[in-house]
Amino acid sequence: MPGVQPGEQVVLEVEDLSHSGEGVGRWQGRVVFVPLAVPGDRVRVTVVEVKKNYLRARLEEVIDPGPSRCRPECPSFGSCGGCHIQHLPYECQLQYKTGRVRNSLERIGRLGGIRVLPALGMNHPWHYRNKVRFHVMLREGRPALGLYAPDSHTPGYWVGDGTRCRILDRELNELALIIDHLLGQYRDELLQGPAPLISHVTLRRAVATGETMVVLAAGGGRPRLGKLAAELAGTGRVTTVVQQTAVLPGREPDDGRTRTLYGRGYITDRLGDLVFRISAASFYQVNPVQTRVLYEKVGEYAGLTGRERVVDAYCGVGTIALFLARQAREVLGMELSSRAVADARQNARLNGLGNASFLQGAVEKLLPRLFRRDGGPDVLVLDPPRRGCHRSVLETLARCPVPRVVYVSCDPGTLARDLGLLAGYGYRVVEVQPVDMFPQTCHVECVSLLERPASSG
Ligand SMILES: C[S@@+](CC[C@H](N)C(=O)[O-])C[C@H]1O[C@@H](n2cnc3c(N)ncnc32)[C@H](O)[C@@H]1O
Repeated sequence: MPGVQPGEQVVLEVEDLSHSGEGVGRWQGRVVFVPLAVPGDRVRVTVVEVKKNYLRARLEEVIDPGPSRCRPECPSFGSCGGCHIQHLPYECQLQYKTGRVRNSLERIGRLGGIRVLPALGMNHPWHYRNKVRFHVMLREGRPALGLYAPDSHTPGYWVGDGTRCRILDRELNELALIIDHLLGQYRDELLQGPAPLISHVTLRRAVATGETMVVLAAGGGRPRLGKLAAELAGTGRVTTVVQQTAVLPGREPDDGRTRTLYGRGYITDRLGDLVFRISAASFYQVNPVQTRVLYEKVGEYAGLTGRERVVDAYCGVGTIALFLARQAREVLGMELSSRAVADARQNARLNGLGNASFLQGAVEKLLPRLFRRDGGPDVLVLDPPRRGCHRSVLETLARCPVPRVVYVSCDPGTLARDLGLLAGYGYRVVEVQPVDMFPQTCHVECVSLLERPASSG
């Protein structure tokens, strides 16, 4: 654009919110992304990045606030990267998420006119998270717990400052303070040269039972970590402490790369009348209240009568599989993580559900094999990670039609891509239900029902 340079200040009206929760305005015909702005705001911004088709800008002043702007609950909002839309009232957050899902289906999946139901929200959208992963960073020469600032690898929130995270479970907030204090107390032992020995600390709480897990990510230093684990055990607040020895940024601890420092190495939670063992390396939904809502919707869409054969692909510790097993003839779970599969098998035993079994491996390998050997299921549940299904999984479903598919997704973009492909293979997208598993953030979970008429494709 002629003239516009980083550092220049402009005034604009914010019209929309982007998929990552940034305000979207226009200036001289070009889109401008403004973090922390909301629709209806008239703002003064500084341009920080100039691209061919858009600009990025920093909010300097809200000249006239939009009608939907509200005061964020947390004093760290804006500097901490954990929440994105605390400055929007919860009703508006839900509307935004419903719109975001519809928009992704239309734009990415080319699926116009799909029935997208209003997002199902929480009565109390605070302190819902049963899990947090803190970075251990140096602060005044000692290791300290914190979270990154938005879009950066620099600290945006320090546990030690005493601000309780508004979306984290209250007990985990208190435990985080204790651990931060211990990191300071053992500062010399917990440094490895100039860097912290521990790179991350993950806290997980089984909210129904109160059992709590601490995962310390550190390549080595077992005796020193053992001492820390003993201190944590002494607080009476911790059920188990696990060391994660291989640190993969942004990933769950890897199978085989964890060792137990204290306790049994897992925690046990209850969802409804089912119990679940969860190991450090296993995926588990982070919002227990909304997990019930999500799984009930999965059950409704599965429409089971007791005669069906169900496959739960990407099954984690077998939660959906076991919820459905009570209404199905048999359920088969498929999961890559061997720890999660071990948990799932144990969970089937714990709940006395002998009609559920589990296979370890990649869905893209296991599903075609199942179709070849035993034929397809009556109902298939897909709940892949954020990146969505491997293309070959969808191609398998093109060749081997399944009458009813329930697709659970935490990313509207990859969901839209995959539903678009399935629609091209003859599946009908009946309905999409967004569920707000992540209030105050831009993230949204969806459950979708697809049907494959026998004559189609
Ligand atoms: C979003 S989680 C869903 C877990 C479960 N349905 C639940 O509600 O707790 C996705 C799961 O897929 C697993 N996974 C990732 N890639 C996979 C693959 N290619 N094949 C099988 N499982 C995979 C992950 O380990 C994780 O447990």
